[in-house]
Amino acid sequence: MTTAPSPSLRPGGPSADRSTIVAARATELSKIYGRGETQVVALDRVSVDFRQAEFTAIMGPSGSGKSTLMHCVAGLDTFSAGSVRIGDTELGSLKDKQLTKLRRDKIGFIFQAFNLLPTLTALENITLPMDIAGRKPDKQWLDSVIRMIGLSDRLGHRPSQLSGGQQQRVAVARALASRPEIIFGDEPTGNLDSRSGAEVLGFLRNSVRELGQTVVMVTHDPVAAAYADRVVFLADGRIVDEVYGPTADSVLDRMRNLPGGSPQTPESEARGRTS
Ligand SMILES: Nc1ncnc2c1ncn2[C@@H]1O[C@H](COP(=O)(O)OP(=O)(O)OP(=O)(O)O)[C@@H](O)[C@H]1O
Repeated sequence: MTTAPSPSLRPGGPSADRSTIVAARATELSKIYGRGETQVVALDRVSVDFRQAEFTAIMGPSGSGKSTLMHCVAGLDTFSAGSVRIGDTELGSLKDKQLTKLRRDKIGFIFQAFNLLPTLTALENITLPMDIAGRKPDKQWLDSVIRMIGLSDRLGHRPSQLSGGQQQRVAVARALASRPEIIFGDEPTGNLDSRSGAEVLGFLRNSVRELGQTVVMVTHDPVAAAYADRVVFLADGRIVDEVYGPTADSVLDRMRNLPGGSPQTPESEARGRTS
């Protein structure tokens, strides 16, 4: 499990100032797989806002629809009904090419696998998406991102010369570099040991606090979720709960009371694999 955030850095809870600008919004979003007897309702009329400069964690039992929600809101998957907005743009109205451009220009992704190119240096990996898009990075912004990831002395190293946590920090910097409207992370610390996980989560949180970035992260880990400003809980394809200023304990408590279940901690997952 990831190392807990230090209490002094925790967000202020329900009374803390929150942005009212919506970076992404799902309205009555449904996603149905298959039909007839094999039909699965993965999302059932989900409405949720992700506000600018807020760090949201999405949690819920296995199969509750977390990845589906993230993929639909991030324009990586189609939906069956409802609508999704990134900034002012309705995704449903976009053609494939426009959707690809929107993903490239407005959205950053961080996955469990770091997906860095082994032959490029850390810095080249960070600027690669913009190089491909033919865009020049905003130098001041890039400098702030690089200063924040704390890898200034390793920018010329290749991924194999960096630890797992450092590689994932490079991947986070790559997602941040183009200053996207919103960053989505799918279990971004799932492959890291607790110390490296804490480094990456601390860095993500700083990007929200110091740079005003918007971050949405799917996680199974209550300690990772405690780095967020807010946790949204899914069960059976619906949003069933929400908590601001989470702690690992408050998240665990809520998870225990969800339909379908207790959270998957690394320990319980390991038990599942071996039983
Ligand atoms: N391509 C697909 N075809 C059919 N059913 C699918 C497909 N993808 C997901 N599902 C189903 O949709 C539901 C939601 O899946 P989803 O992967 O979003 O859940 P999750 O909460 O992310 O799960 P986990 O925590 O195990 O990753 C599940 O019942 C799943 O089996």
